[in-house]
Amino acid sequence: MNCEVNWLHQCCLNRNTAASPRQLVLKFGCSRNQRRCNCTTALPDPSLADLSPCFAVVAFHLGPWCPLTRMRLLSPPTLQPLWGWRSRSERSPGSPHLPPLGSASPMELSPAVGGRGEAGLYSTSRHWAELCGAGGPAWRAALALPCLPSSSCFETFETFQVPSFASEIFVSFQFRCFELETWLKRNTQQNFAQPYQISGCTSLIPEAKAVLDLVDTCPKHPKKGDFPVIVIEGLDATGKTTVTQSLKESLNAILLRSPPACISQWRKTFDDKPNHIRRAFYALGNYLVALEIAKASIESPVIVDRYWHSTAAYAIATEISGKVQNLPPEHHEVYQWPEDLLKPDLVLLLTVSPEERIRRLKGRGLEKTKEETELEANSLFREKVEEAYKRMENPECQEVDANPSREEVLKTILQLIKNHCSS
Ligand SMILES: Nc1ncnc2c1ncn2[C@@H]1O[C@H](COP(=O)(O)OP(=O)(O)OP(=O)(O)O)[C@@H](O)[C@H]1O
Ligand SMILES: Nc1ccn([C@@H]2O[C@H](COP(=O)(O)O)[C@@H](O)[C@H]2O)c(=O)n1
Repeated sequence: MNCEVNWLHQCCLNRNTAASPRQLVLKFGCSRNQRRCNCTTALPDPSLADLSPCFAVVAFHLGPWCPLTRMRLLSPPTLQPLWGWRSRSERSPGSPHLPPLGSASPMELSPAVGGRGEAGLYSTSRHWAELCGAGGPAWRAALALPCLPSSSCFETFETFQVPSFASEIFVSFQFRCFELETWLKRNTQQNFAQPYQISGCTSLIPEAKAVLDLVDTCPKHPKKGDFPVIVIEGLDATGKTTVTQSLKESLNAILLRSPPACISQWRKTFDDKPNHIRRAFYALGNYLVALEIAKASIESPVIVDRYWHSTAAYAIATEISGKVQNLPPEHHEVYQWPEDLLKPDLVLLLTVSPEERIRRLKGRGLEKTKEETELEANSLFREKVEEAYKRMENPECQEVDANPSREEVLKTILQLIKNHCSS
């Protein structure tokens, strides 16, 4: 199937942003299998086993080699102190960088409570691995579990006791700590060298089939025509729509956007899915818009509103928790353009000051998406997206100061296009 390339890139992003390749497998295998295999028997509400976008944080009391004895879900206002772990004896024998219970900063918590649950689960699983590695008599730990965002699931969990569920989840966590990859391969026949494929979730997300049917019709490596292809990138409200429209008129160009119109009807559906599925959808959108670019660039210049750099920059910023410094180093594989995706001639990154961006967001007055709300609230996330954009390579993003007036920004961009594409 043609779309496998997409999942390879999807996987590549995850693999490279993870601390080690083994942890990629851990995250990919576990977050899916965990929900479906380990949690279905345990969770009273079967829909909790579905691919749901948010995670709840649960507290565990357990011995190092015995099943869980008790599990309690805390309601959202009390989630904050749970991030981290401590020994029952209140000693802290593990890694010093793990925050003790009660000292988590809101930033570290945001992956777990802010809807970016995949990241929450992943970083917690790393904490867990270190915790088990540290050994010791008895431990209390915090862990993110998939959950529905409705309040009813919190109530359902409040009194939930774990005996039947305990050994299973405990076993899986021990494997996580030690040889999870090997164990999963042996016991589930899963080949983790294979990328995650959206076809695996068509029964859960019927729209996935329609998307895949479209991809099946794609030629594999579409070639660009002779006219220049210019991509406009940037955070929301930096002026992409405004400037792409003006460029279209000034250059008599064809204006395209990623994801393309042919899949935009499913965008809302995938926006509500967990990050890795949502991202897969956008990755796919880039390959579909590449076909449109190939055709259009035979006839006239092409302007593209967002393309691969958007998918990669947002994905990297979502996967990496904490500071901007935690991003993979410059020239890392995650910042490279996918080999099999049609390359544009020029990528321009619009940047505006945070104050100007907020002014524009307010002026625009549209309903905000979940991600836009996150971007507005979380300046660190915004910084990470922008920094990831700036680290992209081959083609790199050329930064454009988009703070000035519409006319001035357009003039600057036209000049850049002239300089870059006139040869
Ligand atoms: N140079 C500019 N100066 C002042 N206002 C601007 C400028 N460019 C765009 N705007 C205004 O800012 C708002 C956001 O612009 P626009 O919709 O073009 O951004 P965008 O990057 O396409 O956003 P999104 O990614 O969320 O679709 C709009 O109200 C637009 O009219
Ligand atoms: N090629 C793309 C395009 C978009 N995204 C994701 O969608 C978000 C918002 O896009 P807007 O068109 O509404 O500005 C964006 O923040 C990305 O998360 C993407 O991943 N790849």
